[in-house]
Amino acid sequence: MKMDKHRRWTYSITKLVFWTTLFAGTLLFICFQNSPSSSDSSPTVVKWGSSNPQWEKRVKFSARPRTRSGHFSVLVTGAAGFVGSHVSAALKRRGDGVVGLDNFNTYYDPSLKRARQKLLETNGVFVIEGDINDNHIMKKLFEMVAFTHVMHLAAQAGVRYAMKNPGSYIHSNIAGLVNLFEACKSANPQPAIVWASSSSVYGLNTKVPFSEKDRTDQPASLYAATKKAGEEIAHTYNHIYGLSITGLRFFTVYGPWGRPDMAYFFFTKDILKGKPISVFQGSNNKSVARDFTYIDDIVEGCLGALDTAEKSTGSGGKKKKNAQLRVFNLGNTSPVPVTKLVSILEKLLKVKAKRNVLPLPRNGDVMFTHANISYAQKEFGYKPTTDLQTGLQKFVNWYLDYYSIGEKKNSW
Ligand SMILES: O=C(O)[C@H]1O[C@H](OP(=O)(O)OP(=O)(O)OC[C@H]2O[C@@H](n3ccc(=O)[nH]c3=O)[C@H](O)[C@@H]2O)[C@H](O)[C@@H](O)[C@@H]1O
Repeated sequence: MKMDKHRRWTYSITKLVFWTTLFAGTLLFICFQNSPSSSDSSPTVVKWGSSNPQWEKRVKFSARPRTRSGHFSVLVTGAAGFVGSHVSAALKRRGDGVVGLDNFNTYYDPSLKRARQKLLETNGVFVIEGDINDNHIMKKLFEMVAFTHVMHLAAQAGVRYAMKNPGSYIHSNIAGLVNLFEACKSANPQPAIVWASSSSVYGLNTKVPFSEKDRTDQPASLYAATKKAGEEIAHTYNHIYGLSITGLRFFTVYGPWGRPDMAYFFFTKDILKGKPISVFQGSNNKSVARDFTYIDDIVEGCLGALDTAEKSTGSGGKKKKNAQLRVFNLGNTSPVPVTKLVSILEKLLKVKAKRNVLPLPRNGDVMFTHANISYAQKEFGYKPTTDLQTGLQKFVNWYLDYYSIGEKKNSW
């Protein structure tokens, strides 16, 4: 009898040990499977200092608006970029809280991005080095700050570069955009989003001036196709999750602190160096023209879009009612031939350009762009005021100052 009891007791203990070991083993296996691999824990996680209280303090301080009522708290992606840095500075000036995010990639000279970052930081805008594709940082930012708005300007820009590096367009303009929308959809409260689309979505459209109602299903470059895809993805996130989303179709933005990959910028550089420039031309000697738009006008448009953006309507991954979904042209309404752009630069730089006139290559460029801006005008009073001559004068002043004197300019 005693022996029997002992055997039963030993059996129960063995059973307990067996099941406990099995349970612990399974638990360990699951944990191991789900833990981030060394390649997942990207260097950006370390860079933005997730475990650093000083870093969190800086983010929260930068996000704080001057007053709680009437001011926004805005996350600006691509804040060290051309448009991003100008918009961030303008928001800060008027009292909004701004946190910048930028991956500082090497598509063009990152030292220019660092100079913009430095200038922003002296103006009270903290720009974090991080990628919109990094889930950790996106989640962390929305956990730390109840952003009212996101100004999404991080993207792979440039029309012609898409033939060299198509993957970077998919990575930033499609995957990155989706990641950003995912973070916004899960945020509580959900922010309203304003983001940069492009005039290039009009592609081969010939009806002028380009209106938001015109067809945009004939993109001429992969860049344009990713921006158009972005507009469709925006529709989906608005429809399912109630995100308030406004897309802005920028028309060839130029000005001080601009992008060195754009024609007006590298034409200036090459003309000053006495190097030849390629000026593209259509068939039958037809000039190629762009609706060049000055940066300050674009900034006004961005602020107008943010100010009229309605709140998102979702929470917990569900929408409560329909949310706002808009697309606006932000252009200058007066296209200028590229040949004229070169003549203006020659006059301002007091140097004759060595022009190589070449047929427009089949690399995604379109013959002309021309914005109809009546919708933006009606909704938020958008009215560009800077003509190309005046805007280029400001650009050239900045360029000579920034590159010749060797010291970085301390104002916008
Ligand atoms: O409007 C837009 O949405 C787009 O504007 C610009 O694209 P693009 O108009 O092609 O601007 P540039 O690359 O500066 O070219 C301006 C003009 O100069 C011409 N060009 C460019 C390069 C060159 O060597 N020669 C030349 O004649 C182009 O054909 C074009 O007509 C930006 O680069 C895009 O990121 C932006 O999305």
